[in-house]
Amino acid sequence: MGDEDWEAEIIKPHMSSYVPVFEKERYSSGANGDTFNRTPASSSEMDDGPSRRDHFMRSGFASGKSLGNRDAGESSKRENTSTMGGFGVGKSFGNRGFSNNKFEEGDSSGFWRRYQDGNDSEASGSSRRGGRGGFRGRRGGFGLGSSNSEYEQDEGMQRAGGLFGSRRPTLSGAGNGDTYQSRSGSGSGRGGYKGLNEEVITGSGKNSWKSEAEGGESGDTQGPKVTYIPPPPPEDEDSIFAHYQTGINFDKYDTILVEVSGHDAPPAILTFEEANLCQTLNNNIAKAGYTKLTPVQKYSIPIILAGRDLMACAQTGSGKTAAFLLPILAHMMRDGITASRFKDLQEPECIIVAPTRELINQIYLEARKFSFGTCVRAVVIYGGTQLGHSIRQIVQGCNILCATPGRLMDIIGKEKIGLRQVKYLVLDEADRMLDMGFGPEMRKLISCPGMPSKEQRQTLMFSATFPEEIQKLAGEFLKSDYLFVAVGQVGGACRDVQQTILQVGQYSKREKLVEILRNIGDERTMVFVETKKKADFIATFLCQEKISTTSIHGDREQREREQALGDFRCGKCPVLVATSVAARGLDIENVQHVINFDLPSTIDEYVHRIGRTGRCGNTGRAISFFDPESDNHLAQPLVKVLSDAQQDVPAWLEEIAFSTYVPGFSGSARGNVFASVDTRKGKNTLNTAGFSSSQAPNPVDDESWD
Ligand SMILES: Nc1ncnc2c1ncn2[C@@H]1O[C@H](COP(=O)(O)OP(=O)(O)OP(=O)(O)O)[C@@H](O)[C@H]1O
Repeated sequence: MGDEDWEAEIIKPHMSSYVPVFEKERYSSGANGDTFNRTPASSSEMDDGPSRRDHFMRSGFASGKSLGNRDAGESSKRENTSTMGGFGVGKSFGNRGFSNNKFEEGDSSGFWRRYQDGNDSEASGSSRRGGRGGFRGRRGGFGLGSSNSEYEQDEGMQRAGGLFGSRRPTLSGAGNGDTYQSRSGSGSGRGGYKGLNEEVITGSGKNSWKSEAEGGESGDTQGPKVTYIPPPPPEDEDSIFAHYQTGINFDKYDTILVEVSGHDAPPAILTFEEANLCQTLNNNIAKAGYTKLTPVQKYSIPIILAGRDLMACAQTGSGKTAAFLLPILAHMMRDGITASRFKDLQEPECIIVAPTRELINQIYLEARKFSFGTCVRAVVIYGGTQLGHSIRQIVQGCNILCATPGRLMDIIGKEKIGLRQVKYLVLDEADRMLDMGFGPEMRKLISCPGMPSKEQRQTLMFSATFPEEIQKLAGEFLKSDYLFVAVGQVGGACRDVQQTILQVGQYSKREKLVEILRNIGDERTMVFVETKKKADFIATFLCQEKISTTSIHGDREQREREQALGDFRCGKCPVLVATSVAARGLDIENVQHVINFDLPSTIDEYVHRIGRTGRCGNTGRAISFFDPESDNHLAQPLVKVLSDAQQDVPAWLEEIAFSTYVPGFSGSARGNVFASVDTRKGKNTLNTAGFSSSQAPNPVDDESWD
């Protein structure tokens, strides 16, 4: 993992009024009349909350895939789904018409070269670790002031103290003359930059469970003050229950094979009625537009209602959030939870953690929706916002605490949250929460004083991917008799996403991107790139090409991240350039395309990224640029993912996959499989030699998550 996690919220100075270059352009260029079209429905959606829109399936996007020999019978769902052989199960691998771009290595405009140069220099260890010199540097001079009120103190200030001690003054970042200059650069703010393999520094000794915030509290008043207070969530019922339509393939979910392993699994339910939920919950489910359970809900809800620990793996966009929220809420209602009152120390019954701020906020909104009209109060806290605001939300009452790990540990360290009453601990994107980045923090969480032991609490883990080695780590958190639910192939891509892999050399990528985006028109598209800097660069470039674009990545202020997401959601900016910070969990209506401008370094990440489209039975399209200079290691797992999802596999990709094939390869520091079954069953037979995110740091992932 790269400089993920804590960095953005710890030492990023507040910068409220900045308008990124590309947005300025958009607003001031007056070019909106031509290719800068805005989606007409968008502004009203923004003003009035998301509207229920017809999900029109564009003709070119019909996947046209046959589900082949999937058995639709309920009875067969408990059979082992081990149908993943070597390459090309049930597929032929002809090259079916994908364009095969040739490299145009010579295509490097001055613009691009300058970027490349900048990129190179940042990649060098010293500049990376030294606080992001180079062209960054707009953030000098930010608030070193201290706060009087404990509630006013921002997390960055507290956490950036002694324990993150390598803060440096503003480095060289004068630069800024370039049009592509990153607004997110961080002269002083990014001192103490956590380099690629640096661990998050945490406390030690007897207070090691406490947050690093404590170090800062003890006197270091250096650092920026995060003052951002996110807007309150909508109060009106229509907005709370706003949802998008399920797609034409929703019913096909029923044909996906499901495997439950572990002892004494309760039987699946087929309808919401069978779950026997209370009337208020049923009303909320109806208002949310849910009429039918998805497979992961059919199996997980009874398991959770039975009090069992669960590790559940189901494809992206298939309703995992409701699969844990509904039974937890049902239990809380059954147990007669009383409205939590204003108290200085709150003791939530449920803690939900997720790796990114936007995702945890989304989960919170779902919790709020399903708990509507009950006395259960959900609260969300995440980094990049004013710590005092988080505390104020909590002290008003908190039954379900949705949190990113960094903010959670800070709040626990401040003794605003007690853990004694925790009955449910949910790790969403659990493989991510347990890997090298967040794993240590999660371990700290479960060993915090007061946290009930795993025997005393119910622990639930959900993800679309679950590498073997992470499953093994999960045992530390789960009771030994936990159940494992696998919907379809663990780690497999959603079949409603039509996947296309194009061979594109790095110097041809921009041109190809523009060509594709021009063909796409106004349809909502997420463009994934590998680094924060590149996200800024590509977003700027697209705006110069008069394609209305915004960006989200870990160097942007939280306010800007939320604004970007809002602009994308409502269609104001139909193109969102993103780093891996947006790869997981985000459920955005009507995302019709995902473009991997850069392929990620792991196949799991690929599966999550393309899962931003094709959600909830809707169809979507993913186009990935495969650069043989850098992506060959992905050829093999890509072939596997494509063939398992019954997608066309380009012949050239197959060739690369075979030429790089390592027989019997079953592991390395990078992990070994992308798709496995319940590891308790012993060595799985489904290995490919793919790479999973697993434990290994991603060598180029410089994203901030938490
Ligand atoms: N039973 C259902 N009926 C209709 N819509 C549903 C149902 N369950 C979930 N949804 C909707 O499907 C969408 C995707 O759900 P959700 O975000 O929970 O997926 P997920 O499996 O967690 O995806 P990811 O792996 O990307 O995190 C959401 O908009 C959600 O409201």
